[in-house]
Amino acid sequence: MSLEAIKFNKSNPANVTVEVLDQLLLPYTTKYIPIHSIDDGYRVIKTMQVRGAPAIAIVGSLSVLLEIQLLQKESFTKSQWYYNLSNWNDVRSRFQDRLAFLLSSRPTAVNLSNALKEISTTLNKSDNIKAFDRSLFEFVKRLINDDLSNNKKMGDNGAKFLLDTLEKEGFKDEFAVLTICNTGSLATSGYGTALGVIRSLWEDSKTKSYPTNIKKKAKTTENSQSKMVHVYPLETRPYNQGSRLTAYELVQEQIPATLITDSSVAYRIQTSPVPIKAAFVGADRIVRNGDTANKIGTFQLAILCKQFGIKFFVVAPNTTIDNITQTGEDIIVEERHADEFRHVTGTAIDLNTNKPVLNEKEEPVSAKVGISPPQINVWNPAFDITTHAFIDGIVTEKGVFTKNADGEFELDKLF
Ligand SMILES: CSC[C@H]1O[C@H](OP(=O)(O)O)[C@H](O)[C@@H]1O
Repeated sequence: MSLEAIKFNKSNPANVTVEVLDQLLLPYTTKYIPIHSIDDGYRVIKTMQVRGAPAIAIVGSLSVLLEIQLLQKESFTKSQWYYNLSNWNDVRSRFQDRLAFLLSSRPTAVNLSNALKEISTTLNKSDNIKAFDRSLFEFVKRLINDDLSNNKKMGDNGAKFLLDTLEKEGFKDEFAVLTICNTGSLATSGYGTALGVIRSLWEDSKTKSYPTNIKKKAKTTENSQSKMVHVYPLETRPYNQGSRLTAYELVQEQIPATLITDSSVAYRIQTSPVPIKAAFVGADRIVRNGDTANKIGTFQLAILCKQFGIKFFVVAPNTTIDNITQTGEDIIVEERHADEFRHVTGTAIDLNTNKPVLNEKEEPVSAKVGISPPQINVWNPAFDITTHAFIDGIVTEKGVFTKNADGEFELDKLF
């Protein structure tokens, strides 16, 4: 089982517990943080201890469930003053404010907004706190289960679509793929979106026994089918989801990969020992015409793919669809704090041994290093917008959507 970003213990539906993996400490430290309320949910999402559009929606929804269960514990209610528990309508009104607060944690990823809209509707329909608790428990359970099953479907849909496309083109060799940011088990309930496709491609490759030789120009013309033999994850500055998280998942599962800098993509495409045939990226928001908000760096990756004739796929479940917004021009792009760019946060490495510096408990020590003058202005958008002209396919659990003869996506089945 790949790494769990979220541990949800639902053995007692009336008293669930939630822990989330602190992704700021990966890859050297595996530490889980307990979540007890909406405040905790907001904090771990805002600080990006938990990140990834689907994971954000799941943790946000779980934090609402935890808060409603707190309001049924005398140990908590005897000291809280925010909710007037003698008046359900008042509780509901306060809860709507709390949902709006939670939504403000990260505005671009639509998954959280979609989930909180459903929770708000459930809240309005609930006659009392226990009814809301029960409905919310079922919603969150479904959200997690659907995310996991959808990721496996997307993985297989995307892998099959690429392999079939390559076969139609008569390509029967080994190939590599590119990916940016982290879209794996650390960004979802498991398996991942774009990284899920890569997992499915790797599972397919393992069924094809002909020799894999990445060092030399692959000689596999006698083979019946192409196979993915290597992954190039981009480090994904400035938060380094690629180098810290995706590389971690790939190493854990022994999927052959070479980490590359964001600035080396064109040169890597030009010099890769095996041809790079596709890029798979995640999404934080896909709008009606297919324009997609995703991690900063995605748009330029798409431009490079078009330049080199490499297929560019966005991989996302229906929970990432924004069926209201028409084009990418209307997507709000979150800007992160300048110091997240001026500083690099990681694990301290001993200059003599090249191993992690350990504290008195033998735990790796986190560290932050400055890499620019404190006074320099910084522009630090968390996302960019890839216009649909640069997207060859949108991989979903319902199949792979491609553009019509007019170069337009028809995504109505997803709305
Ligand atoms: C399946 S994760 C989708 C999306 O979320 C990531 O952003 P962040 O790490 O800032 O939460 C990245 O854009 C992924 O592609």
